[in-house]
Amino acid sequence: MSAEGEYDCIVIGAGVQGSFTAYQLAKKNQKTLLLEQFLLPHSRGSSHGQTRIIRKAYDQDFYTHMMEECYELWAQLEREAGVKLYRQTGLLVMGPENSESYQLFKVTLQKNKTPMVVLTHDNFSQHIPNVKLAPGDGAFVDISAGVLYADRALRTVQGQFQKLGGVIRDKETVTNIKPGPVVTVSTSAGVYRAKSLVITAGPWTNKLLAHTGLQLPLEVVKINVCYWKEKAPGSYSVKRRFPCFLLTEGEESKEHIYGLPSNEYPGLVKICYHMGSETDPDQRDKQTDKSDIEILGQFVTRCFPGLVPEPAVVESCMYTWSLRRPLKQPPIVHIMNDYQPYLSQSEARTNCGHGFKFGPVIGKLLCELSLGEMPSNDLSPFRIRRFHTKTKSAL
Ligand SMILES: Cc1cc2nc3c(=O)[nH]c(=O)nc-3n(C[C@H](O)[C@H](O)[C@H](O)COP(=O)(O)OP(=O)(O)OC[C@H]3O[C@@H](n4cnc5c(N)ncnc54)[C@H](O)[C@@H]3O)c2cc1C
Ligand SMILES: O=C(O)[C@@H]1CCCC=N1
Repeated sequence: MSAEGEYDCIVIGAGVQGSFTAYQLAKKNQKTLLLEQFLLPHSRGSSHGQTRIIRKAYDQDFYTHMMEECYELWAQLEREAGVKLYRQTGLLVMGPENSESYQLFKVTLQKNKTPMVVLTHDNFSQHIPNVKLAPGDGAFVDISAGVLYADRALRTVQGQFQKLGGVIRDKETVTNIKPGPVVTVSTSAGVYRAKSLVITAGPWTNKLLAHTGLQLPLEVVKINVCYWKEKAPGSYSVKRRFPCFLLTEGEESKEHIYGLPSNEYPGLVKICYHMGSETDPDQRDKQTDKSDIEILGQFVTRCFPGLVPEPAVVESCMYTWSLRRPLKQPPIVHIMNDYQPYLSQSEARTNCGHGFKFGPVIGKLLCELSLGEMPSNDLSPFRIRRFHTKTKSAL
C-alpha cells in the first residue's frame, strides 16, 4: 500500500542542509517530512564522512560574520543533545605573503577582530612541527577553528528532529513535484502534500528541479578524499594539537589544498584538493580522474616530509559548484541558498563545496523563508537571481 500524508512542510534531501532545515521547522512546531532517496546513513552525497573543518578564516566578510552565529548554533545543538560535535584545533592558513588570496584571508580576520596568531619564518616550526613553510609564504592560525564530527552531527540533528515529532522517510526517491497552493510531492513509495517545500538535494539539485522547469548553472564534481600515512605514528595527530590547515595557493596549483589532523583513521592525515572533475551524481564511481591526487602528492612531498607521499586511503565525495556564464569558466565558490521568487508556495534551495559548517544557519534561514518570515541574515550573496539563466520556474 502506498504512503500518503499532509504536512506543513516537506524537505527533500537529508544531507546537512536538509536535516538542519527540517530540525528548525520542527522546532517551530511545523509538521515536517524529511525525504531521502537512500537508506540513512549513506555515503553517496556530500555530507558523509567523519570530519569537516569549521573556521572563521574566509576571504569575504559575510562568511566570517555568518560563522559567529554558526559556532553558537553548533554549541546549542551540542548542549541540547548532550554530544560533542566540535573539537578546537585551530586552522593554519598558508599562502604567498604577497598574493591577493592570502592577504584577503588575513585582512578579513584582522578586520573582524577574530582571534588569530601570525607566525613568522623564525617561529613557524616551533609552533607547527613537521611542516615546511615555503620561502615567501606567510602563515597565521585562526584560533577558534577546528573539526566538526560530520557523521555524528548528521545523526544528532536528525535524531533531534525526530524527537520533536519530525518524520524521516528514507529510501524514498522523489519522482515528481506538482506545484500549487498545496504542493504535491510523489515518491517511489507514496504521495505527500504540504503548504511549503524546501529542496536541498545537493548534487541532484538540477535533476530534481527539472520537475519544476527550473535549471541552475551548477556543476557537480567528484572529490578524491585522500588520507596520507604518517611515517612516525602520531606526528600530525589531533592529540598532539596538530591543526587543520588551508593553503590558499601554492607551487602546485592556484586552488586551495586543505587538510585535517590524523584523527578518524589512526595514523592517517586527510588532505584534499579543492577542485575535482565533473561527474553525474548517479555515475560518481565512473569518474576516475586522479590528476588531483598527483597535485596533492607533490604538495605532500614539498610541505609534509613526515607523510608518505601516496594516499593510503581514497574515498569519494561530491561538490556542487555554482557556475557563472559561460558555463565552462572556473567556478565561483559560494554556498548557494536562495529564495526563488517564482516558486509560489515553494522554495528552491541548494548548496555546495564548503557548506557543512554553515548547516545550522542555513537551516534557520530556509526555515524562516519557508514560513514567509523575513530572513534574519543578509541573503544577497546567495540569491538565485544572481545567475543570468533560466530561473523562471513552472511552479
Ligand atoms: C571532500 C569534501 C570536503 C568538504 N570539506 C568541508 C569542510 O571541511 N568544511 C565544510 O564546512 N564543508 C565541507 N564540505 C562541503 C559540505 O560537506 C557540503 O557543502 C554539504 O555537505 C552539502 O550538503 P547538502 O545537504 O547540500 O548536500 P548532500 O549532503 O548531498 O544532501 C543532499 C541529499 O539529497 C538527497 N536527494 C537528492 N535527490 C533526491 C530525491 N530525488 N529524492 C530524495 N532525496 C534526494 C541525496 O541523496 C542527499 O542525501 C566538503 C565537501 C566535500 C565533498
Ligand atoms: O570548508 C572548508 O573549510 C574546507 C577547506 C577549504 C575548501 C573546502 N573545504
